[in-house]
Amino acid sequence: EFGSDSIVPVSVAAMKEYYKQFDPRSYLRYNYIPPRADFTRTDSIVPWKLSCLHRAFQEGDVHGRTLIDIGSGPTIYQLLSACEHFSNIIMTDFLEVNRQEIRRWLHGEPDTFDWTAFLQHACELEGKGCSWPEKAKRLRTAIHDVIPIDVHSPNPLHPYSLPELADCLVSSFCLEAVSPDRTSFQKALTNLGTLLKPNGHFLMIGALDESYYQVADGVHIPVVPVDQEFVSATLKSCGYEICTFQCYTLPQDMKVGVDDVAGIFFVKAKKK
Ligand SMILES: Nc1ncnc2c1ncn2[C@@H]1O[C@@H](CSCCNC[C@@H]2Cc3ccc([N+](=O)[O-])cc3CN2)[C@@H](O)[C@H]1O
Repeated sequence: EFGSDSIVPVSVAAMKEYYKQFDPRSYLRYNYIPPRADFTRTDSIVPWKLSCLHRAFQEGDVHGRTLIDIGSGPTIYQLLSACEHFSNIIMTDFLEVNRQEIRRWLHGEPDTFDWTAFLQHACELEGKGCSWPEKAKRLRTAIHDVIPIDVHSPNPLHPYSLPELADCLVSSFCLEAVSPDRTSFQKALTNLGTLLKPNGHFLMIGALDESYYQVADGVHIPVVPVDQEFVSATLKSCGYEICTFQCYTLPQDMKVGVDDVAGIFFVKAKKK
């Protein structure tokens, strides 16, 4: 007997049905304002994520021309460090509403989400005295495309054909939130591997032990709970070596009722 709010996804098709209810503005409101995005707190989630990404690129071994952001959603923060090291960034998402949200920000349209504090924080991390408008301009210049993706397809970007494989993949909170089970998570990771050059890097951020999240008022999407052991083992079984694996445990006041996330992981992996 399942609890009233437990959700039992049965297939990839069922997950795609759930995503028809995804509301970008609600999603941004739930996850990208304080306390989860509070730059005055060292224990807030977004500053932790931005510092992981900053460090990953600062090590100097992640570089090249093409970077693909997998399942971008309606957010751009995940590329604030990447845009200093890659000139050809391709953003992707399953939903047109999310691709549209990103395009509106890229075109500087009014009434888009305010990423200023995120841009300012990234400039502070880099310590090169750049201003947030300069950072925004650099990010907009590096993002060359916003295209559809389905990680459950053996050819995830079909019908778009990549002129060259990516030197780096970035993905934030996608695989665990779009896969009905762990087998499907692993298969999606295998599909994504076809987009990445050998010796290319995969920088993944994800939720630990999450079983659902809210995408609009009263609409919950199921998530396959994953932990460090499963994510590491799956990356290794897909031909990656783990360079870095970092975990963040949510303080009680970061649990704001929009999901049951226990922690966040950041993994930097290299494709053999
Ligand atoms: N088949 C598919 N292939 C590729 N992308 C797909 C597919 N289906 C849906 N998508 C696309 O992937 C989705 C990515 S957003 C998924 C949200 N993940 C869970 C959410 C995130 C989050 C954020 C921040 C924090 N925090 O603590 O700060 C916690 C959490 C935990 N809850 C969405 O853009 C959808 O449009």
